[in-house]
Amino acid sequence: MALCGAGRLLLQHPRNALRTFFKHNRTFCCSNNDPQEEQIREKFKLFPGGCIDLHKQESKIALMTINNPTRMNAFSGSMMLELEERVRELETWTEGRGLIVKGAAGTFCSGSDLNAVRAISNPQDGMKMCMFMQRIQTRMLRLPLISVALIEGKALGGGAELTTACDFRVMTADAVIQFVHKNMGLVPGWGGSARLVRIVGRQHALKLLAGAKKVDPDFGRQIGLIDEVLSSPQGGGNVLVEAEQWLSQLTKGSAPVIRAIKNVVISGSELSLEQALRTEIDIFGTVWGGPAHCEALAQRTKHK
Ligand SMILES: CC[C@@H](C(=O)O)C(=O)SCCNC(=O)CCNC(=O)[C@H](O)C(C)(C)COP(=O)(O)OP(=O)(O)OC[C@H]1O[C@@H](n2cnc3c(N)ncnc32)[C@H](O)[C@@H]1OP(=O)(O)O
Repeated sequence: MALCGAGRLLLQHPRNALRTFFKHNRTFCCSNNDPQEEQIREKFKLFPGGCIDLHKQESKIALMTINNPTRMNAFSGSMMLELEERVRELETWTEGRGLIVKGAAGTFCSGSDLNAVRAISNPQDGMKMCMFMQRIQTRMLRLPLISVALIEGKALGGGAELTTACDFRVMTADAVIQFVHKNMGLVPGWGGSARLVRIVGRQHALKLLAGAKKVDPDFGRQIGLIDEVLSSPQGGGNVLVEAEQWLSQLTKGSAPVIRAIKNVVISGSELSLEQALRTEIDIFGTVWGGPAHCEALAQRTKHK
């Protein structure tokens, strides 16, 4: 088999491609010994309240719940620290296939806890909080899991940004996503600006940000921000069941293959063509001849 330049390069230096990809990744892996990060972590601890629950289910779909209902699931300082811990847990969950991110008590998330925000409104602390949350949400989007934000009620400000840190978004008929940052004299800082442009394109992103426009399910579908509108009502017991059924269409089959698919899509969307091609071959090499491949070859596979 004649190998293209990239393939030949890869065979000569097989780990360069993955090293390239994960080096690219590492810029966002939290640097625990960064004094700046330690400082903001200590400050976050001054603002307790709520929690980030994580349930790794038998189905290998994890359920992450933003849980601070008395504050419409706003992120307290301690919840920002817990989000980091949960993402780290998911990064090492090797048999995982999917992730659903939802809010408690029938609403998604109303962004930062404004009480905490008022106390860290100086530029230095604001930047550190922003960098911290941006890094965590970038790592979340890069998890080798297929992720979906289940949006009920309100997803406002940083909560709207959090929806874009998932691969997909599904919402109940009465839910609203709103990037309220402009009304706060801000721009999104948790990575929501960069991700929104890549999801809906430049002009729709401008409308949502400069207009602080409320996104209902119909408009969300129209601009490609929303992937499914659930028939179950907000707070209804079936909302989660429906979201899991929706996600299961993408997470059936071999976990290593699903994780490899997510990884090739990440590298294809984030790296240069040359690097992405090298990474693709390297990831291909992790599933070629693997259990799922051998099982498929042993059967007369007919694709429906
Ligand atoms: C990078 C972005 C990031 C940042 O800049 O750090 C941000 O996200 S800034 C925050 C952006 N979010 C908001 O501005 C949302 C503010 N909240 C609301 O607009 C409304 O509360 C609501 C979410 C639309 C819900 O309204 P409603 O149904 O009328 O309920 P209440 O307003 O009575 O809220 C119930 C309860 O929850 C408290 N709450 C709600 N959101 C927050 C929040 N972000 N921070 C702290 N507390 C919040 C609200 O104060 C009520 O508490 P009590 O008054 O004690 O009952």
